Amino acid sequence: MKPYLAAAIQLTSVPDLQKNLAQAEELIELAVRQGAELVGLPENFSYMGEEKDKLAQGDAIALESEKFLKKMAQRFQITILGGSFPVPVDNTGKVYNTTLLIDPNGQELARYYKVHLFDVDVPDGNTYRESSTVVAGTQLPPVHFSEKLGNLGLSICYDVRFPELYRHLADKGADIIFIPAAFTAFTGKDHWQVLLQARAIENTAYVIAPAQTGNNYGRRLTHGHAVIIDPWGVILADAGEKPGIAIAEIKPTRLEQVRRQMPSLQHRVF
Ligand SMILES: O=C(O)CNC(=O)[C@H](CS)NC(=O)CCC(=O)C(=O)O
Repeated sequence: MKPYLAAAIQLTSVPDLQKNLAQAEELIELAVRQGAELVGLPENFSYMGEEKDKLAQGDAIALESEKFLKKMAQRFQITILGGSFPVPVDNTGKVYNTTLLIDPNGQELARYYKVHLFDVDVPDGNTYRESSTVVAGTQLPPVHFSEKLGNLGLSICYDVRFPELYRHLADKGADIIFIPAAFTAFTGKDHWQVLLQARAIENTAYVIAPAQTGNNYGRRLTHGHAVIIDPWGVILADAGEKPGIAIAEIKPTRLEQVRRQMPSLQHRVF
C-alpha cells in the first residue's frame, strides 16, 4: 500500500436517474482532477424518490447504475464504490439495497446487500419503512484485499449504528471502511459524526463516508457532511452541506502509527 488520495462524493440525488448520473459524473471528474484514485458515491446515488417510483423503475436504475460505475472506473482509471442503488430481487417485487466496488478495468471487486433496514419513526414526524420495498441481505459485508489501496470494507448507512458489523470488518483486516449514506437531517445533526468517528476510532481504520445532502424529494431532507476520517478519529475532510467532495490522503504510515500508539484491536477480550 502506498499513500493516495480518496474522495467521498456528496450529492442531492432526486427522482431523476439521468440527472443524478450527470451530477455524479461532474463530481467524480472534479475528484479525479484533484488526484483521487479511490472514489465513493453515497447511498442511493442514482435515485432518491418515493419508494413506489423507485420500485417501478427498479430494473432501469439497477442496469444504468452498474453500467455507469464501470464506465466511470474505466474512463478515469479509478476504483469506485457505488454507495448504493436498488437491485430487484426475483419474485419479491422488492430490491436489495446494494453497494458495488469496481476496479479501474471495470471489473466487480465486491458487492454487499444492506443487512440493517431503516424501519424507524423519526421524532420529526417522518416515518421510514425501508423493509416495505427492500429485502434485507443475510451475509456480513466483504473486505476486498488490495495491495495498492489497502483492505477495503463495505457497509451502508444505517449499518453504522451496529458496531458488531464493523468489528467483523476489522477482524477481516479492513484498513479503510466505506459508510455511504443518506442520513436524515434530523438524526444526522446529533448522530452522524459521532457514530462515524466511533467506528474509525474503535477499529483504528480510515472511514470514507459519502453522503446525500439537502432536499431530495417531498419532505426528505438529508444531512450532508460527507467526510473522510483517519484511524485516530480526526476528520480530514468534510464536504459541508452543498453537493461537492471531501478529499483526503490515505496513508499507510498513519495507519501503522495509530495502531502502534493505540493497540486496542490487540487487547480484545471478547
Ligand atoms: O429514503 C430514501 O429515499 C432512500 N433510503 C435511504 O435513504 C436509507 C433507507 S430509508 N436511509 C437510511 O438508512 C437512513 C439512516 C439514518 O438516517 C439513521 O440511521 O439515522
